[in-house]
Amino acid sequence: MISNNTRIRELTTIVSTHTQKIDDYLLSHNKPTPSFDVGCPELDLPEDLQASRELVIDATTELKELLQGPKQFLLSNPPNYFVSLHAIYRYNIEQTFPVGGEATFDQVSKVCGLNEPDVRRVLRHAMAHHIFREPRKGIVAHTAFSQMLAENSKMKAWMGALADDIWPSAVQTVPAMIKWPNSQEPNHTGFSKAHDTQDSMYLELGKDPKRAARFGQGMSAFAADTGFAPHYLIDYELWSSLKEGTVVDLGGSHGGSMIALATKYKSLKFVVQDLPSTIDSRPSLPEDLANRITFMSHDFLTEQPVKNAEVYYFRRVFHNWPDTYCIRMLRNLIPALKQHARIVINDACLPEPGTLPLMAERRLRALDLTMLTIQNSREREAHDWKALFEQADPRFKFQGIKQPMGSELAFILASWEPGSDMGDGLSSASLVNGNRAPNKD
Ligand SMILES: C[S@@+](CC[C@H](N)C(=O)[O-])C[C@H]1O[C@@H](n2cnc3c(N)ncnc32)[C@H](O)[C@@H]1O
Repeated sequence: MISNNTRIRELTTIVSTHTQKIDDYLLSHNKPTPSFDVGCPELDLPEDLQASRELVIDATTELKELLQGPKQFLLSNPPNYFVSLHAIYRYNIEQTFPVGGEATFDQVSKVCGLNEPDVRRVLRHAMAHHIFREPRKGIVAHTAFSQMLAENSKMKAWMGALADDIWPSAVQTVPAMIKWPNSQEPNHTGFSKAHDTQDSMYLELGKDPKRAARFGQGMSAFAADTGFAPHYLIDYELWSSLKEGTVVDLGGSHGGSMIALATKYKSLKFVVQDLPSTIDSRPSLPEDLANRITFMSHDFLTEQPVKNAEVYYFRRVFHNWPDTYCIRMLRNLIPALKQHARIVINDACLPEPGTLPLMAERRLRALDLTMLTIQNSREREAHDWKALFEQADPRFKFQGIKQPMGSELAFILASWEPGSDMGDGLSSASLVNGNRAPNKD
């Protein structure tokens, strides 16, 4: 007999149970229910309901794909999803009429300079994904999604970096694999092929200050996102154990992480290092922070100039680089390191395959491929992180990995212990893993 408890029923139960929890919370707290309407805020849920939200998103995705079946699923992945977003970005279509207002396709065309038929087809494609809407035939209005592009400059910058810098590179990833088989060079990539350069992505971006600034601004859009929220960094216990001293943030972009730390840890000093083009395009700081945060152009593939800091911190940097370069970055620290100096790598730590909820697994696997596309680099598992320190120098003592609940990034810690053996952080220290998201059911 066929069981009544089929997977699709299980999934609908998950959807119904957890949607109800979210709905009850919103109703009882007088918060708006999610909608595509202009003005609808981002869903702001407490942590347990964030877990419910992930469960619903995972279950609805799996349900949809089960009901599609293999043929429809494989045929339903359009290769041109990004064309409409790219056109909206390039022609600033979201700025052609005010949020809350309306315009005809022709009016949009006249303001943005793209011909009317193309405006119409681009926007109708976007509308099918809730970006803009057509309240009456021929009339365009904003939705909450297009409003985000119109009003959030960081999101707009990220769309630009994705559309101009990363998307064409993704298309060239496999041709790059074929051209440079097994290469560990960051300039043998889909990016370098797509953009016809001999340089790696960050060097190439650095040649154009506006492009570098856009990438930096786009990166900072992630800072506010839940899995990258600054509180994970601020709450990392290492900081409160430091009474004074300096924290150096390598590849720190415009200093978002150090600004977050400096606001809470007032006895510490901070140095943000990055390539000149990024440092030069940083926004200015309020005086109280400017006294304690210094910006410095420094290439982390060369020797570290700031000596005797307490902590050398790398956030979302190592995943950009192949192993040989990561080892070089660690070795470049050595002349600056005092005894017990800490090295903190704040990056994803890949869990065992198939152990994460669906969307979290997809996000990480997509990020891993993006790293391949842009820098020939990769996301790493716990043993890969330990091996990097071992290969760099036996005087790095690996202290373990901490994965805060809900965070996309883990804290990978080592200290500098000249004269001591390699640590065994993987077995003895806390590898608190698997906490980033709820289980599948
Ligand atoms: C993925 S972003 C991460 C930025 C920042 N740490 C964060 O978490 O938002 C990588 C950063 O590394 C910087 N970078 C790339 N190559 C570098 C180099 N050779 N020396 C210093 N910084 C570099 C880039 O400019 C960029 O700001």
